[in-house]
Amino acid sequence: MLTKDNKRVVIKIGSSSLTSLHGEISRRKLEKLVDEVVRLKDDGHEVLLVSSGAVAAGYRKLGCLERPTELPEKQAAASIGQGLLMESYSDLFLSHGYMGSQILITRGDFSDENRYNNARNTINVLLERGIIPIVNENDTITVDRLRFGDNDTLSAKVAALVDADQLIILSDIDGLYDDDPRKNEDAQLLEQVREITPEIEAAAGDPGSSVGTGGMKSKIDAFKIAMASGISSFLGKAGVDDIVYDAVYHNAKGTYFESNSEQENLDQKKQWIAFNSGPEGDVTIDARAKESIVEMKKSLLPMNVHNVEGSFEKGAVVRIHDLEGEEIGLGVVNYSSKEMKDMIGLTEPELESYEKAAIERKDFVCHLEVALPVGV
Ligand SMILES: Nc1ncnc2c1ncn2[C@@H]1O[C@H](COP(=O)(O)OP(=O)(O)O)[C@@H](O)[C@H]1O
Ligand SMILES: N[C@@H](CCC(=O)OP(=O)(O)O)C(=O)O
Repeated sequence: MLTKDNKRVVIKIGSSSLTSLHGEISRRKLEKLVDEVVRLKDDGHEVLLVSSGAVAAGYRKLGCLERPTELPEKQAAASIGQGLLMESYSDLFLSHGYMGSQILITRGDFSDENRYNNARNTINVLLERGIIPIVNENDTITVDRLRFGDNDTLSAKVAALVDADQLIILSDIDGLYDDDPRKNEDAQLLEQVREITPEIEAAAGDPGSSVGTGGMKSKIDAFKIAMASGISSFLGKAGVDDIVYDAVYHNAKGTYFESNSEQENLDQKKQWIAFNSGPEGDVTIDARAKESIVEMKKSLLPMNVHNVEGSFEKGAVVRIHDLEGEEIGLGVVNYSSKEMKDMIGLTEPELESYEKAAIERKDFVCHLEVALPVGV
């Protein structure tokens, strides 16, 4: 059981921070990370690692001279590298008296609400029993269009899943700068970020190394997810002495992202709708319905459904648009697409058989209330 001084911390470490220049896993870098995790565990914190490095650790053993770009080769490399990575983590944690466990996740595991809840229950058991779950994307079997693709957003989704207190992302740079430091040598480190502004988004560039995949853009998406879920985050440079340990105690150099306390944090159900569900259709509503659902926080009634596109069942998540086509949010439908198409244009007496709202307000996430990263 956590005391009030102990935190549940999710730490994400990228490929470039775990491997040597030749792309092999660097035992020294792993040892350094493990030592810090062990200190946090000794202090009573719960720690979950999201570790990249499977492809980077495996591609040379597959016989490739450079990190492969074709999906089947990347997947084959991950199949070799993931095992090596876990072996090293397990040995190192065991030598300190701690147990690591492997969790491989695909996007499909999170878009299905039952599997999402199941993952939470499993990880909670591990954390509560003192184990250190080590999460990576299940690279070997995931087809391209169903991939998270980068572990930055995966780490934020995992942090939200387990209701973490802090997300620490380690990279090859010592924090977020107000401009891409590779292009602007006068770029300044931002020590505290309370809101991801359009300027911050514009300043975030692609990956800095040949082994990384996410770049600063995917890290910004990750911090948005964490902020909307009420989780504080930190971005700092992997390998700096005590960086992880100090970040937990707010003593490390880097960028701290604090969630906006005035903004309502998404509950678990809304987090799933917003970040994981994968919308299956589109519903258009008129101006009065928009005012009612967005400003008056009412449910969407069957009489306000203007148009329906796609094929979905009751319980699916859909995008909701206004008459101008602007997406205003995401919501869970109480009817199938066929039933919703049938209700369009019916009079009030004819709609009486539809007793439930089309979308309950509690199952609606409004883009005005939470700035959602697009398409993650
Ligand atoms: N605004 C920015 N602030 C900091 N780094 C940035 C920014 N824009 C682009 N970058 C680049 O993003 C890189 C970090 O992303 P990435 O290479 O994916 O790291 P990792 O492999 O650690 O996940 C940095 O090395 C830096 O060159
Ligand atoms: N899942 C992949 C890593 C994907 C990824 O996001 O890598 P990185 O940009 O280094 O954090 C792997 O283990 O190789």
